[in-house]
Amino acid sequence: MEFTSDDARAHYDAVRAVLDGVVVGLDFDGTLSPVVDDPEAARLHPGAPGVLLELAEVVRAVAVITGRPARQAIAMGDLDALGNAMLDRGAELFVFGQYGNERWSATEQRIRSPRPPAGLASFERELPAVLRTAGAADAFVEEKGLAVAVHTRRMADPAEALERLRGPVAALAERHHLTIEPGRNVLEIRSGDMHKGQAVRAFVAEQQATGIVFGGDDLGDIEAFEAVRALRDEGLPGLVVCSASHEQPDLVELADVVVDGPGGIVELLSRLSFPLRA
Ligand SMILES: O=P(O)(O)OC[C@H]1O[C@H](O[C@H]2O[C@H](CO)[C@@H](O)[C@H](O)[C@H]2O)[C@H](O)[C@@H](O)[C@@H]1O
Repeated sequence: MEFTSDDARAHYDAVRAVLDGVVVGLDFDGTLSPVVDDPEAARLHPGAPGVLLELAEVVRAVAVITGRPARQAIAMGDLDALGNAMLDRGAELFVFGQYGNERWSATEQRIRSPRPPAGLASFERELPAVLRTAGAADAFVEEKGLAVAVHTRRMADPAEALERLRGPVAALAERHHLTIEPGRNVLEIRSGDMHKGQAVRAFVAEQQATGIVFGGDDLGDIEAFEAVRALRDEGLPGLVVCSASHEQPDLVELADVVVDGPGGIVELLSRLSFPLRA
């Protein structure tokens, strides 16, 4: 793990000094789960369950804050069982799905979700024709209930296909008053009403947290990074962690700590909690 500045190390120390009241927010894909070609094949890094259990002994609460539907993240990460085990160790596990639009906790065991945004059904109906016209009929379309993700990772040239699709998909999204969120070989189309920054702020407020750690890897995490930095300006100890990849280098300059993908996240979380557990 690498601190990006002397201030960054001070932020790490400030968070550790108040760890029992700290909340930890973690993105799923690319942060807790290594990126794979098939979105349905994603699973937690093998070290993640163990380190989250360790963390549960020393922090107030942990949230998986993801673009995935909550139901899917819970199933892929076996978060139901993990949440129960974390409760036994003293910390609540939350899942804020679809960029904070959905909410699940280990205590409540149910997902609260809004209705799909107006315009999404029409967008989905018109999308295949737009993909065909753009020569990308083989893009993988993931229907998420509150959003749609168009994936290019399994196409011949994923980066080129993403650029080719960006304009036409954005135009269709705009016609239906939806927002487009680019990510790692993906374009997500959803309502612009919510983002991970709002989810982070709500999490901190409801838990009356004494500090916040957030880890993410992609453009959809930027608002969460910004929220942690803004909260810090307001006096709350905070640490921004980038799960770095060659696919998305832009987040490094916004982070305090840069780690090497999900394996690095596991290592950082273990270090964060270790002397206190001991
Ligand atoms: O907020 P996140 O937890 O990072 O979720 C963002 C999107 O991640 C998923 O796509 C990404 O991961 C896939 C599996 O590793 C990968 O194949 C794809 O290229 C990535 O973009 C997921 O499919 C989306 O629904 C999430 O919103």
